[in-house]
Amino acid sequence: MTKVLRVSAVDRGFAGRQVLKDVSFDVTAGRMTGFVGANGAGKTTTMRIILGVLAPDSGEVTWDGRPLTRADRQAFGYMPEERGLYPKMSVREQVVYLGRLHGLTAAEATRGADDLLARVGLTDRAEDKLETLSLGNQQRAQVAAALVHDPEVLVLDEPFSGLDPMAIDTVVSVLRERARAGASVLFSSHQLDVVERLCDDVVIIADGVIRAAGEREALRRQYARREFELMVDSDLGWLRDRPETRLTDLDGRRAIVELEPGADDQELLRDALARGPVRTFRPVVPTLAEIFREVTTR
Ligand SMILES: Nc1ncnc2c1ncn2[C@@H]1O[C@H](COP(=O)(O)OP(=O)(O)OP(=O)(O)O)[C@@H](O)[C@H]1O
Repeated sequence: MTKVLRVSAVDRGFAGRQVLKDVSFDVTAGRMTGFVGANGAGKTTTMRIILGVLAPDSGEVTWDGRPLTRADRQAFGYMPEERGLYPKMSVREQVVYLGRLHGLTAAEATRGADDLLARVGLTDRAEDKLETLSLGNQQRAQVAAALVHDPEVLVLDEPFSGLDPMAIDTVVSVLRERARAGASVLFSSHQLDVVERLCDDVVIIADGVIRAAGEREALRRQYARREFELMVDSDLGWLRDRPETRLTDLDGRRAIVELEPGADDQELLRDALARGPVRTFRPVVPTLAEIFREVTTR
């Protein structure tokens, strides 16, 4: 059976203000779960509760069907919001050190560190002190540090913030590889384009409430309107007068139309074909940013 990290009905407040309200979602082994929300929505608080740094007021976090133990949590790979590597240590030293803390032998930790530093493009900086690295390179070192012991569960708070597009791709490929090998990966981000590219599952939080959660593609289908893109060789002005059809966008030979519930999309296609060749006819799938806007503003 696939293992699941499950956040169940978690509530948490600070000084009488509730910041997490009945938060529930799953992080499934072998999948990348993107956790998205605006500043202050509750992502870090949720991750801290998963990691056991904070206790929930009520609710629980389970792993493979049972409450998380301290040993489970110690085996997790994590990247806290406040980061926390040692500025005076060399990059290599600290990744090896963290590997040793997680029970690797010196040889395993060294091999793991060298491997990861190569993957994230830091081999040339391995002997330099962390404090001499740019913020983006420090971030890459953080990723290596979180992964060195090959954890089964990864909890990463904003692992892409401050990374340039090339570095994002590098980190994305390392994380994907871990997920493919069976790890459960939960990462928060406010970069919706990155989450869209990377995640299998999405959890959207706003004001401490989960607004949508599930498989990315299922959410896209769920939030799809009956919108279609149509491209033809001649002017599409006739769409203005077509019944059951609302024009969202018209640019000569290309249009986005929304059909009323029950209206037949194939009939629209036939109408278009009757007027000449049709070059494109496809449903418009909402982007994660559109879904995010819809669920967080309602
Ligand atoms: N220790 C604390 N004491 C009081 N309030 C807190 C504490 N930690 C978090 N909060 C509040 O809880 C809310 C959620 O914060 P949290 O850091 O979880 O959000 P976030 O989604 O991670 O935001 P960001 O993207 O800005 O990091 C915020 O309103 C924050 O001010």
